Amino acid sequence: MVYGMITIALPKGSLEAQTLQLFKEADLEVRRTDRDYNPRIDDPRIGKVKILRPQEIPTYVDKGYFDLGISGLDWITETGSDVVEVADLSYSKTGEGNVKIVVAVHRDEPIENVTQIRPGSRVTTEYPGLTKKFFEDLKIPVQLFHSFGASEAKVPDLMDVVVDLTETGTTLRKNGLKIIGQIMESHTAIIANKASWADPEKRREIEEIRTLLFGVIDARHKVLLTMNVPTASMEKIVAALPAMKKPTVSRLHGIDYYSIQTVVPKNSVNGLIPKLKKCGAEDILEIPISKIVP
Ligand SMILES: Nc1ncnc2c1ncn2[C@@H]1O[C@H](COP(=O)(O)OP(=O)(O)OP(=O)(O)O)[C@@H](O)[C@H]1O
Ligand SMILES: O=P(O)(O)OC[C@H]1O[C@H](OP(=O)(O)OP(=O)(O)O)[C@H](O)[C@@H]1O
Ligand SMILES: [Mg+2]
Repeated sequence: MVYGMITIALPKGSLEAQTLQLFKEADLEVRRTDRDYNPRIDDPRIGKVKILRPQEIPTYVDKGYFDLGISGLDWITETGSDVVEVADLSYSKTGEGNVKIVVAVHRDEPIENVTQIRPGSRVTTEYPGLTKKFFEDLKIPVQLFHSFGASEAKVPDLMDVVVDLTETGTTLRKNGLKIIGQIMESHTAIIANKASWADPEKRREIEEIRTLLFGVIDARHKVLLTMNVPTASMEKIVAALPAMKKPTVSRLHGIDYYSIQTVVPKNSVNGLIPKLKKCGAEDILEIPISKIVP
């Protein structure tokens, strides 16, 4: 099979650790030494790999410098990049799920929502595009100040309002700020250049890489359980198993036992194992799963 050698831009910073871990678990390990921004992935489908700031990745993918990139929806929107969102990945800096781009002021401000922001207020943000449009839509003229980080530190003594990303809310809270509005939710995304996505060979490779990454994400919350069960206990055991999919059952040779294996949610397994034991299951094995591809 002829491969098109996909080029990929991976994010430095908040998304870096989770992204590199995901690729490693997908057997697409990003091989790099510290400070090396040109790593490699030993897979025949993948060519050039670069580590870049996520703020820049959507633009480079849009312009065709890379076939694929991983960044946040906030930076895809802020840069107005015209890319294909190949998949929504479920991780952020410290965990899973979405992050929010919010509007915040000091907690002592007598303001409870964005419509009460005074005209001419000084607004600090890493997202000038999103923020400008937000206040234009509100018809509140404000003074925009581009921030290069630590935005929450600037309110109230340097700035009146901050527009910034929040995941856990810790930074806002520790700096005495309160949220009075939300501009958007953001999630981590795999994005593709439109021409690459339209190219049949590159499309196939992109979808194969997506399948491998999702195989890991889907497997993270599940485990494989196997056990030996006396025939007399079969119905009780099968009734105790989650109905996700019918378990695989095979007869053991020479004794009146069955072997059962099934995939169960990881967060249920510590409650399930004692229950299965009580129903007569023996030799219960809990086996981690690397990938699940439905
Ligand atoms: N907790 C988080 N903080 C910041 N960005 C996050 C977080 N979780 C996910 N992201 C996503 O990561 C991208 C921001 O990456 P970036 O590395 O610039 O964040 P950062 O925290 O400012 O990084 P750094 O710590 O290097 O300043 C955005 O697309 C954002 O949606
Ligand atoms: O809601 P939280 O879980 O507190 O996370 C959100 C904070 O984390 C990031 O800051 P970062 O640590 O990157 O510092 P920076 O603002 O200087 O980039 C982001 O810019 C927010 O400030
Ligand atoms: Mg930052």
